[in-house]
Amino acid sequence: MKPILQHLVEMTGHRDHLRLEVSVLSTLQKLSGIKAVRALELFTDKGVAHVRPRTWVEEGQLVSTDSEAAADPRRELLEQYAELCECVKNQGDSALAHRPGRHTLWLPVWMHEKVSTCLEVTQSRPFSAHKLEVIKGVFLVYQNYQNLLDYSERDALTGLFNRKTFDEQFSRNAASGLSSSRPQGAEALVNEEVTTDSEPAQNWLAVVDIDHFKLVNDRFGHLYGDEVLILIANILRSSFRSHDRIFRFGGEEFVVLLRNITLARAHKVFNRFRETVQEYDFPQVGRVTVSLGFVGTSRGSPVEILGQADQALYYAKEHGRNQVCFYEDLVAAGHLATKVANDDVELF
Ligand SMILES: Nc1nc2c(ncn2[C@@H]2O[C@H](COP(=O)(O)OP(=O)(O)OP(=O)(O)O)[C@@H](O)[C@H]2O)c(=O)[nH]1
Repeated sequence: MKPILQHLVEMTGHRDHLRLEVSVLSTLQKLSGIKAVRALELFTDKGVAHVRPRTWVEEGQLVSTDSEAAADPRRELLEQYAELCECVKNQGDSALAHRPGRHTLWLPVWMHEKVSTCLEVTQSRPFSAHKLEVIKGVFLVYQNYQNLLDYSERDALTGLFNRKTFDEQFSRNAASGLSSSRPQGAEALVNEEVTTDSEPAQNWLAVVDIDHFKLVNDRFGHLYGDEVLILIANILRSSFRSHDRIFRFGGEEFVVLLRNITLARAHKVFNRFRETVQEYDFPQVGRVTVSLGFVGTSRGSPVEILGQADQALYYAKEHGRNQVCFYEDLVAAGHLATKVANDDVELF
């Protein structure tokens, strides 16, 4: 076995949450006497706390899923994990369960007083004090590193993912034909997207821009402008599912990556978000609206996809604002010309 320090070095070499998760589990799995390791995802569905395995060992290999948690058939109620449930309620840092021949340790990963991930380590004998100390040491390095990674990926004002994260995730995933961050190399990833509609589901990229935001700053000052940005970020967070991705792209511009839904639903979801903003009473400022342009992500390079969503957004801006425009509709109607790809342009 490699010295534990070597594992820690490898673990902290990752710049991706899921790979880091796989790496910490692989480190823990190699400790003597460990029977099983898993990373559990904790989430609420209709107000009820659930848990589902996100990374686990299958035929000796660590595999992960990035499917939507709420639709995962492996999901269970958190209350079925009595000790873990109690620990989460008390914001505890670990929980132990002893069953005949099966001793389980849970280590919730706390971030900003919230927990969405928990490591689970199982062995047949009770954990010795020394073993617990080693596991918790590895876990703390992992948790600190997860927090650092998270901090570097986010925009300080809104807490959304920043432009750098978009560039890294979107260009990488588009290059590999995939749609979200996932580990590569020896570890496999189980992809279990399902759709019940007859129309094919796919991924969509939208660029969202606040209308006349300069006026908000000019009339009410930058502090109120900042508050509008924070509140719109909150509306964005509550308008999309947990496995969609939202980025603050620049000043008053946001990007949404909507995963695995039909065109009709994408229209619906984007318009619902636009209407929520339109109806929101922003303190002091009153009413604010947003424009949105979107396009499918299955064709074209990241630069082209982003450019097309931008073209649709600017069409929305030039034709009345406070609306959602779909790039392909605009092209089909002759409102936009498709741009010839310019491979020399490198935005990422
Ligand atoms: N308060 C605040 N304002 C910002 C921030 N980043 C960019 N802005 C402002 O956002 C405004 C963007 O204005 P414009 O690009 O002219 O567009 P607009 O007024 O929104 O008009 P349209 O997009 O055409 O509807 C500028 O006034 C920027 O100063 C920020 O972090 N906080």
